[in-house]
Amino acid sequence: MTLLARLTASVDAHGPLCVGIDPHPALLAAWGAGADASGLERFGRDVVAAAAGRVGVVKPQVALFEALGAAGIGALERVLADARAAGLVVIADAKRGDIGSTNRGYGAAWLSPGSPLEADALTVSPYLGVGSLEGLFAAAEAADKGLFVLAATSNPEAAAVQLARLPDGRSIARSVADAVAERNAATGAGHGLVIGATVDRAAFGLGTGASTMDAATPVLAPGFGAQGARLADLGSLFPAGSLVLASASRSILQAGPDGLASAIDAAVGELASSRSVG
Ligand SMILES: O=C(O)c1cc(=O)[nH]c(=O)n1[C@@H]1O[C@H](COP(=O)(O)O)[C@@H](O)[C@H]1O
Repeated sequence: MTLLARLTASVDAHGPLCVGIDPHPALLAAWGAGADASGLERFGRDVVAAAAGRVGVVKPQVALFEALGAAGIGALERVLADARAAGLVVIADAKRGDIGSTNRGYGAAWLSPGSPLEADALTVSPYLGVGSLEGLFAAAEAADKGLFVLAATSNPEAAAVQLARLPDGRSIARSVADAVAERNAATGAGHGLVIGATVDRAAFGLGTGASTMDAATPVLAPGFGAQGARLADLGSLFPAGSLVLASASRSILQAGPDGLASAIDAAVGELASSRSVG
């Protein structure tokens, strides 16, 4: 099954919530989990266990595992194995992107079937040029996986680069979105875009009616909760008919291991009411 089909089925079954797995040191302390690899592993595996059956998609934040070196990566491998076994769609949030020959290494690590770090999708940065991602696009397509390409990110500093204009008048963000839509049209793949929920999409040329805001190009939308966007506003933030994954990490994880399942249920409920009124 293609990633697009899996995401569509997952959103139909569970709604659009993507639960972030971000083991920040402060959260580990609040959970009573150690700041070492076994604490990260416990945290990540508890989140997967609570997410399974409640949502369809999880997004481990690779940086926070990488912080511990090899031991942290080992913990991440076991979290990924749990998530795969639970049938969750896993977006590895590693924001990779380098020159083409180097990207092949990233593709082998994150998108090759059987790799210990295998995920269903990978976040990537196109700011070495979308063309530099060719090997990653190809690796994903060969395995029915996908890339989520940063277009308009949720952080305020992003505008300086992503709102800059090309000679043809398009924003850089818009040109990235167009390149991904062209790739999907040419290959039938379902690569996605990262568009922050905090972003004024119209300013980036990514407003309602844009060709990329349809169900063929999934959108990963972080920025809910801790960064200020409200899950209840999903229906007004993104057009009906778009395939948007509403991603939240700290706002859910702060519920702690005992409150996690109800926090996920509450977030799923908020999104459901948002879509029904949106
Ligand atoms: O690719 C991402 O997921 C991402 C893109 C973006 O534009 N903004 C953004 O916050 N993220 C990630 O989404 C998560 C947001 O975490 P919370 O703010 O705690 O919900 C972090 O793991 C970020 O690295």
